[in-house]
Amino acid sequence: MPDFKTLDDLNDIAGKRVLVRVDLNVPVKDGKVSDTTRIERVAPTIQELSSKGAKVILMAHFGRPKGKPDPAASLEPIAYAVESVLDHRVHFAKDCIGTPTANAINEMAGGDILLLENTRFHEGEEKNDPDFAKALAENGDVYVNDAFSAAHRAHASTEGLAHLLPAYAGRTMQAELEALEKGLGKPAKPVLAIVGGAKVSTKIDLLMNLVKKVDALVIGGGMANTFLAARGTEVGKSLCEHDLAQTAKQIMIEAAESGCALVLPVDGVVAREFKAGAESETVDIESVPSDAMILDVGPKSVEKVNEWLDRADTVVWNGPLGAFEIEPFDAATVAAAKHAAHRTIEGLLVSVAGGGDTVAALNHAGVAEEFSYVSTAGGAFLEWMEGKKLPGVEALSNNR
Ligand SMILES: Nc1ncnc2c1ncn2[C@@H]1O[C@H](COP(=O)(O)OP(=O)(O)O)[C@@H](O)[C@H]1O
Ligand SMILES: O=C(OP(=O)(O)O)[C@H](O)COP(=O)(O)O
Repeated sequence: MPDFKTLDDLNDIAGKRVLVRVDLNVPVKDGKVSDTTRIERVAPTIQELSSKGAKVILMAHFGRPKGKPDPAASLEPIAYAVESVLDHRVHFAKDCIGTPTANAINEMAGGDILLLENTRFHEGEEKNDPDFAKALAENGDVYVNDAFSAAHRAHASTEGLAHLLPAYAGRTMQAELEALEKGLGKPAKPVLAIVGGAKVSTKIDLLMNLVKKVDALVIGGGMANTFLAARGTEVGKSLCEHDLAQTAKQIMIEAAESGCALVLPVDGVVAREFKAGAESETVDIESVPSDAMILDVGPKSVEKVNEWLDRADTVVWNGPLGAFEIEPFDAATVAAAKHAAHRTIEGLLVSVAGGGDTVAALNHAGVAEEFSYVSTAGGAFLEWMEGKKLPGVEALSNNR
């Protein structure tokens, strides 16, 4: 376990300004938070600090607004969901730095909770700019990082701040690392990884190391399309990062050299539109029409995934196999999740899954409770699995 200070080391905080980094990058459907797991997981830290009389100032990001304000990425609607989970008033500040925000903080009473607007509305956040980190630090006496799922980002609010203020790990940060160490510190082999989802460019690189650590890697979701295209399969209008073809090819070579079976879809569910009720059909993966999108892996592919789940003793899963938010493109994710859950209940599989949307997908399938462990983190959890040091965790450890 990393050697960092926790809330147990944080005393006499009544009236103190505690800057708490949380991950509120939650799934939203039709303007409403559709899965509150990440909020529920950070609630204990917020409640503990508030009940001890601290002024609790929440910092978070939402989406990828590219360093400038974007109303579509505002955290204001999320504040209501946080309020509802905590059953405690949550105030909102329209910027994460600046004089109006400092004034709002000065007016807080001990125990109050204030959520600051998206830190990624400032370029300095993702650049980990020292001046921006300093501006954030001016609003606090103490820093608590409870955003394990963003700990793989060396950003001002996840890394920089830990060097400027006395820094502590929140309860979720602590619990996630303990649970992952317990469940996956020495994973029972064979180990199967399932990686899907849509964050292709930010996750593809980590597959290079992951194939050296696992016995088989199933690639589904949007991630699969980049691999399919790289080997020359027509993917039509599917989500696909053609400029990453070389990386995908390299990963396929690395997998073969490491003895890791790389499992790609053999069929897909395709549609011309991504909306509820859109006409869809199942096709062989080599017959995707040029004007269609692959929005889920097909039933034959699910059979293959389930066969691999039957062979595995441990599965680690990040990223849904399809665009599960809209039926029928949830079918493969739901079927594989149910199969993994069933084998877990039978005591035949250790199943660890993570990621904001992955957790939502498991909840949608009704099996999140049956998995051995469900992490709030996707990319961070996979990077931890790779054996990488997470900047957000490292910075806390260096603050000891
Ligand atoms: N074939 C696909 N085409 C487009 N989007 C997809 C496809 N498969 C999965 N997705 C999308 O991937 C998203 C989740 O990806 P990602 O953010 O990487 O997962 P997580 O949040 O669990 O880490 C979901 O919104 C889902 O709709
Ligand atoms: O949702 C997140 O990661 P995840 O999709 O890997 O679970 C985190 O909030 C990090 O977001 P980012 O990948 O935009 O840096």
